Amino acid sequence: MTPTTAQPTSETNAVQTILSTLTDTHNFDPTQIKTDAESLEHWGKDWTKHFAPAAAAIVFPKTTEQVQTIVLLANEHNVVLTPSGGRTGLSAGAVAANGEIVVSMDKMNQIGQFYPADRIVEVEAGVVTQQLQEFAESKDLYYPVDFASAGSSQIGGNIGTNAGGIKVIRYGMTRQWIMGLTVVTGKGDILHLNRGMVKNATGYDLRQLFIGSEGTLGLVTHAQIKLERQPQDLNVMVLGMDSFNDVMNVLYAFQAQIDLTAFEFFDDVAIDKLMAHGQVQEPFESRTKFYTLLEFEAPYEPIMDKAMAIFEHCMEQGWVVDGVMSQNLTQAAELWKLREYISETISVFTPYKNDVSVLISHVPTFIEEIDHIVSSNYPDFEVCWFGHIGDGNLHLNILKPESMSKDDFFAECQVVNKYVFETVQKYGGSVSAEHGVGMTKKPYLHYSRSETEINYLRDIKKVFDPNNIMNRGKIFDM
Ligand SMILES: O=C(O)CC[C@@H](O)C(=O)O
Ligand SMILES: [Zn+2]
Repeated sequence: MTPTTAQPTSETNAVQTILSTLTDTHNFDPTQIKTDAESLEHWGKDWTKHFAPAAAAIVFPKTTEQVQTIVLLANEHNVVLTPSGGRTGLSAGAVAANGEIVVSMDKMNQIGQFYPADRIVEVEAGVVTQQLQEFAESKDLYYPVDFASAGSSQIGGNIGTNAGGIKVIRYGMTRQWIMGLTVVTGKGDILHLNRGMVKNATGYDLRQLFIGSEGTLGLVTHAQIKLERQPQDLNVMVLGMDSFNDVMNVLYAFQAQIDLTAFEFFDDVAIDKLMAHGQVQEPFESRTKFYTLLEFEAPYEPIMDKAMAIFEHCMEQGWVVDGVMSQNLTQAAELWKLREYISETISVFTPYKNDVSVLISHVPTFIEEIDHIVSSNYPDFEVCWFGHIGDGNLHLNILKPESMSKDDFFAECQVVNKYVFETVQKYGGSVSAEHGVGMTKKPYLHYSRSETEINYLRDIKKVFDPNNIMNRGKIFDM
């Protein structure tokens, strides 16, 4: 645990000057600034458990112009800003650990104009993912980026991390759905990027730079989001297998013939913890080593016939030991809980998290090597595997033994990181597939990005944020 650092007086003074300028000169009302201990703790951190929050203040702008005012003052007084959305991130991208002013988008949560012919809706950055999903539904449309934290994550944060989730295999990451952005750069300029257009061949697309930049270039205040037609007649299957190779065989078999909307996997440790938690039902009478959850649209009889034929083929081959299929949407939702509840269920074990990806073609050998590293280095730790295997994205969670201190546990896990990330590097993979870099993966960025490439990233940051006031210390150090 990083200790809370006391603020040097000059920094404290600078923060105080900014706060009083916001109220005295720029009409920020009392609800727009918080400095009480409880708020500093609440808005100063995300779901990451490694760092202690130490924010200096929280501000809640209501407009893009107010965000601009905050950024200009932060530049003038050399105070660092930490952008804050729903704070559901797992890489400490939204943790204010060094006396930063947190800029929360909680008061910019309105859904704006809807353009039916374009299937685009304008939203403020603080709109919650589920709020957007429900809006889309009210227009008989669909916002397909989905994950367990959709009830609290905000669109601005999703954009900052290019969030993925459980439907990427079919619909891609957040990037695919962002048609335009309004941003305030670290310099304090307001930019309207792409403005919703499908076709716009006018040079560099700066919108793409802001997506996934974790608030290090500026703050996103508005976004134009594309919506999709609603999926029809979704069916969910949960299948049990005894080996990882069988998981892959089943993926190839289904993908060859059916457009899957999800292909997720988890292991027996995950099932064990889920059952102990008691919120979901055991899918089969006997446990298997691995489970996959796959989902597909079947609006026509022949698709369902095809799915059943593939399932039977997988059983005949001995790849699948047991299986269950939803008969209606309620059952489908119940089956989804088996996958969606894992992260929260295991959070009580203070897991050490990895979120890695490689090409799907490399997954079988990659996982074999990682499994070897993990079982030889962590003989006494419980290891839980799950993830978006259809995207080549694996979540590897090492669970802390109850008797061990958090510091000792994380220190021990960090020793093994080297071997895990060397393997990721060997396969040309990513040390952070969908959770971002933040502070937790910053020391390991060079396993996925060359030093030359990181220097280009630094140069880009200098253009947008010359004084390094935007989310300083996240992704890389300057
Ligand atoms: O907790 C994790 O490691 C992953 C969280 C999330 O990305 C998921 O896929 O459930
Ligand atoms: Zn995930």
